[in-house]
Amino acid sequence: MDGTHEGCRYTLHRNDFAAGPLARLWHVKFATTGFRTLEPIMSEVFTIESLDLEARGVARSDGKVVFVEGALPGEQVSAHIIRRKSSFDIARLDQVLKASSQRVEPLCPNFGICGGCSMQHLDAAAQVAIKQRVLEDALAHIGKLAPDCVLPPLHGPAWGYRHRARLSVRAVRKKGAVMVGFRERRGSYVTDMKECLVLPPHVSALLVPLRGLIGAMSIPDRLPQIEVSVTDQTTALLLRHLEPLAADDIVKLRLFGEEHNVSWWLQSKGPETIHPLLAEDAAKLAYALPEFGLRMGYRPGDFTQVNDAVNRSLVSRALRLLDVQAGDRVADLFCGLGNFTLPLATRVREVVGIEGSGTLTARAQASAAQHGLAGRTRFETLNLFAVDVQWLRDLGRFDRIMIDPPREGAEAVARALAALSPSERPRKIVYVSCSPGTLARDAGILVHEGGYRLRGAGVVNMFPHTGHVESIAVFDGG
Ligand SMILES: C[S@@+](CC[C@H](N)C(=O)[O-])C[C@H]1O[C@@H](n2cnc3c(N)ncnc32)[C@H](O)[C@@H]1O
Ligand code: SF4
Repeated sequence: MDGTHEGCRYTLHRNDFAAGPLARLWHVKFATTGFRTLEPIMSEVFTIESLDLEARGVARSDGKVVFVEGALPGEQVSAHIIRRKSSFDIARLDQVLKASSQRVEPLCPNFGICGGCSMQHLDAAAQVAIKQRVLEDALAHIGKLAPDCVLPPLHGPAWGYRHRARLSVRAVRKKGAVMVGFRERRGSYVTDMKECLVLPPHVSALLVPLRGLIGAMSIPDRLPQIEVSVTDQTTALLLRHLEPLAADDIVKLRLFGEEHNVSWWLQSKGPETIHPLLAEDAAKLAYALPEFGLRMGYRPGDFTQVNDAVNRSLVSRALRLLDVQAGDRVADLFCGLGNFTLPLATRVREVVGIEGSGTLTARAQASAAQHGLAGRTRFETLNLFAVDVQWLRDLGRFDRIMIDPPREGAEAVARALAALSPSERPRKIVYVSCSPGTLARDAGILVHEGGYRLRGAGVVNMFPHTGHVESIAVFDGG
């Protein structure tokens, strides 16, 4: 749907309703603005033109942009302003007056309170369409370009997909209550959640037992976080503790681990302090890439892709788009644990994996050796935000380049690639991104300054029901 056009047709000035039944609705709700002062909340009617990435409906009122929480494009809603800024206002939905055909009933009882999901009230296909539109808009407005073709979205399961999650823990001593879950959408409280539909069901079922466990420990208010890592064979829980645990706490953790079939890991300070509670759990954690006959060993706290099923499709698609050939020499930049490096090494002559974290490159190297791929892989630890064309030339010519940076993108890498002469360029570049804005910026550099061609771009539905946009793009070097 073209939001601007739809918006123009539907936009009604709120005063248009002044005399009708939809006249500014004075709600029975009252807001406390001082000790005893009660102010009526004034609802206004808005027509929603589009959706932002926090899944807020975007409307206009007297020329000012208003973000309406809980409203969808094409809807007429009544809402009240909760925050006024100089260039925009934020409003909260009171009533849907004319619903979008894409509105669905959110499945999770915590939706609206929990900050984990923002789009459950929107049909799943429409969520993906919106993300695709965000990607295309970013490429057009920031990168000043359009892909030759829009790649079909990559899908996986819409529920139970979060194989890695950081759960917050909050113990309220006075109330004797413990919350374990995601933070609330507004503010910093932990959601009072007893289930979560995007966590694998067996992890969701641990939320209530975990409350009991934390509450029974000696320092419940010094245990701020539990990081969950799930593989097809094991579930690891990494407990952050700000003070030493008592001997009795260790016993409780062991018993909980046995009863619920989870392995505990502990972290007292920085990432270097992460260790398994039981030594025999040290080597258990590994995710599978069955299409390539690989099991990638890792530890809680390492970067792994959140959605295991989508990651498998993503790796396969990246290799297809790179069109790898047996004799190729390939670079995998921001390689992490070797999620793309090792699959590539099963298909090509040589892969050079480069990454900023020495812990991850060491882990990737060990995985390569374990799979008999050491002879085809080489890893380097390097800050890829500070590289130039000379660095790239010194690495020797690559036939294909894989790039998978963090949110900040890969500007220095893009500039180095753009400065290569046509004969030095890789034939294909595949860029996986978690930020459409930085992808669009880097794509602009590759295309406008480097002469590459953006053959295709599409979304990867890695995080259903959230505003995160993961995407993949493929460039031809000539
Ligand atoms: C989105 S992850 C991708 C990891 C890997 N390709 C995968 O699929 O699991 C981005 C990676 O970039 C690394 N990274 C972040 N900043 C970096 C930098 N300045 N230089 C090099 N690597 C960096 C992170 O450690 C992380 O492993
Ligand atoms: S993250 Fe979990 S608990 Fe929160 S809204 Fe999503 S499904 Fe519900």
